[in-house]
Amino acid sequence: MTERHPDFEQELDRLSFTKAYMDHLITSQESDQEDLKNRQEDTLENLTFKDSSLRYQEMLSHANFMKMSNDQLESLKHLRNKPYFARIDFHQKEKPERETFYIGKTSLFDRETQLPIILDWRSPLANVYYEGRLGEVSYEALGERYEGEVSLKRQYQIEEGELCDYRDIDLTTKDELLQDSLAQNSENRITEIVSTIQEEQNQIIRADLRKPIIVQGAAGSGKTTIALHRISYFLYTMKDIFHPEEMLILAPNRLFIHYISEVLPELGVDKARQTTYMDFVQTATGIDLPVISQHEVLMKSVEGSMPASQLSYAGFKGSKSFKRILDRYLQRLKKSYKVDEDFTLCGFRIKSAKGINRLFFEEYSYFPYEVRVQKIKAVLQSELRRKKKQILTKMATKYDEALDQALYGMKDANKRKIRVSFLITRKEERLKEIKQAARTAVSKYMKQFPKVNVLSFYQKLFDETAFMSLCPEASYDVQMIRKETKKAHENKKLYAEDLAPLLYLQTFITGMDPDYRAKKVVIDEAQDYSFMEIYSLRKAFQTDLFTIVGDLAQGIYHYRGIGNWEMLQQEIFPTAQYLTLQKTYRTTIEIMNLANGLLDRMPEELPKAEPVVRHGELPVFIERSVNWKRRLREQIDELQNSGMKSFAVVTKSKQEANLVAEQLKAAGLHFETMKEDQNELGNQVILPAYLAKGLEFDVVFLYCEHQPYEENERDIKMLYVAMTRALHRLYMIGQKPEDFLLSKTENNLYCKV
Ligand SMILES: Nc1ncnc2c1ncn2[C@@H]1O[C@H](COP(=O)(O)OP(=O)(O)OP(=O)(O)O)[C@@H](O)[C@H]1O
Repeated sequence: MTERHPDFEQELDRLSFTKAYMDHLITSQESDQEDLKNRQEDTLENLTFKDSSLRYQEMLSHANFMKMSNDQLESLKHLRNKPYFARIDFHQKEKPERETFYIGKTSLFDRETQLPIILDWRSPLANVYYEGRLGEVSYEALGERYEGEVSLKRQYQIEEGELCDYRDIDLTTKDELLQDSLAQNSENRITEIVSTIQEEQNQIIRADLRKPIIVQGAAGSGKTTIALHRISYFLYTMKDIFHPEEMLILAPNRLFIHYISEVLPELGVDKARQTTYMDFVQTATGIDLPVISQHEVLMKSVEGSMPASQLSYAGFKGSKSFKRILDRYLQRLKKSYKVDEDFTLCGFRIKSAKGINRLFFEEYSYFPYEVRVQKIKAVLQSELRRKKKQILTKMATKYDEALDQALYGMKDANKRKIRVSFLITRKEERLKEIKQAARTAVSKYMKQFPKVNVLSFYQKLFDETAFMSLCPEASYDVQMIRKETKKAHENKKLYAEDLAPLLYLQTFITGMDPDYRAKKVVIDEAQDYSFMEIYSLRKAFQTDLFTIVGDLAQGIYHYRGIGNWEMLQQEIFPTAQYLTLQKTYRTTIEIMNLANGLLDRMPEELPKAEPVVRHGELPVFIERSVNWKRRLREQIDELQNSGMKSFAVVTKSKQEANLVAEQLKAAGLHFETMKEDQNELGNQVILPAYLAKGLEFDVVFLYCEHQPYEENERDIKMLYVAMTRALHRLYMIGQKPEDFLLSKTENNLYCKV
């Protein structure tokens, strides 16, 4: 403890002052709220049905204000438990003396002096805390550069509003602080990193917000955490332009969304939309056919119930080659919007076909086809309205002139009478005719434009004639893909790989409903996305503001996912900044050494994780002998006694997960089997490796019974994912070490019990 530190009393005073100030704010906010509530009740009482909408508006704005201050109040109360986590002493060059700034999760200003009591961690000056060392520093704010000297960086441990400890950061203690945080169990991890964000991570959070970034980060290097902090930083910095609802976070599954949802309110980004690619496309396109997910396909391939060739089918539909076919198909559709006939009204030309085509193919070329059609319709309607009057006047004048001629030019009274009456009747008929035709002219004309339903348009692509005419060079495999897809469509099913093309076609044909548009997109586990999936998102949102994070070593959907980041940079985001995270914060050196060994088995070189210095126990191999369940129970008891909270049994397949679930249940061990759409993550769970992606547990038990890991890309990566989920301990339960690809060379990397 630091009780004897010379600044201790001063620090206690500072904390008391901050809390007292917060208490004062809380009390005054509460009384403001009471006032507002009373005013609201008064308004409501005196409201009658005769009241103007102004009174209702007044009520509404009271309600909104109450909600706002209620949110502020809650956040203030929450903040009071830990008002700040760090301090910097900074002497800015132009200023006469050194200033002290306390850094917390949100800022707090003295209402009278407007001076900061707490500085937000996302503020420009707080960057100095994360970046560089003590001494000369500089930072930028609102385009200005400030220079100065940092003489102190101090970190606080405050719990329930009480100061427990603090330490000054220099080169040696920086790691100590991080290690303290990493040694904690999984319960407190992800939410509390704001005080220990590392320099390489800070660079990603604060990388140019106007550019896309692609981050290759090793397992446990903080990709998810950092991506979320980047959104928080983005919203803070651009709060006047962007709103949380305009952010889209794409996660691998619902379980993962639940897992990250805890951290979002802390970062002020809970209103950002969080979904999976599959859910997003289904909602945005309104297509609700059942989808055969990539996870299902992976499991079938693991369980051996699907020929390996089918995996390559999925790869094709996610590829650039398939995009070319779609582009040709769209070109064909686009051509079908060309009109040959002029738009006329009773023989009068309102707009020429050439003019209409010019609108569609040139002037409106930035809009989706259907939007162009609607715009053309509006133009025709207004042209018609305008020209109808002229036509009616012209027509009336023509008949009036003829009448004049008849009246004054015809000498024979009888003939004149007949002619005049004919002209009057004809005039009326013609005018009526024109008025009637005008009512339906536009809608009749519009009928010649194609009516396109995105889903059926896509499905028709797989008709043999259509497909072969677009892709005459199709190989045998590609033809098989066509047949396979057609079969699924006939059975009213879609493959996951059909979703990106559907979104892509929708973008060109109807465009995206504004309700689903996003201005900034975060993609986690991006290595599992196909080219088409990312490309379709980029096209649909028409924005470059993407934060893409992933790890190629965890690309378990190798048959469809991105094989390298350069391709993404070259083909989709040419302005993207590429950054890497190599250090892993999740797991121990011992576990990481074993996991990294797996990557040596891969033919290509994969980025390895460098563990930050944190030692733990060697991973343990437990032979699945008669009494393994008893040993497991004893092990769990022991681990729980030593403070471990979350346990996961991770298997290679779903089948194996169900199998071990039954065995554990029979043995009286309570583990819950996790499903893809589950919203809760318990403390003792069983799940296949693909579902464990992105998650972490204090203790991981890898389990193999019928499906040992094999020496191939898919299995090596799955095993790597499974191993790197452990924060503190890793156990492998199987028949023999080889089930986990452990050969003699790895003997020193694990132990047997
Ligand atoms: N700077 C940090 N200080 C403290 N803890 C950190 C820091 N960075 C990351 N961590 C912790 O490391 C763990 C891994 O982080 P995260 O899940 O974001 O990594 P990831 O790269 O997305 O992992 P993976 O790809 O394996 O799913 C989390 O428990 C997180 O809280």
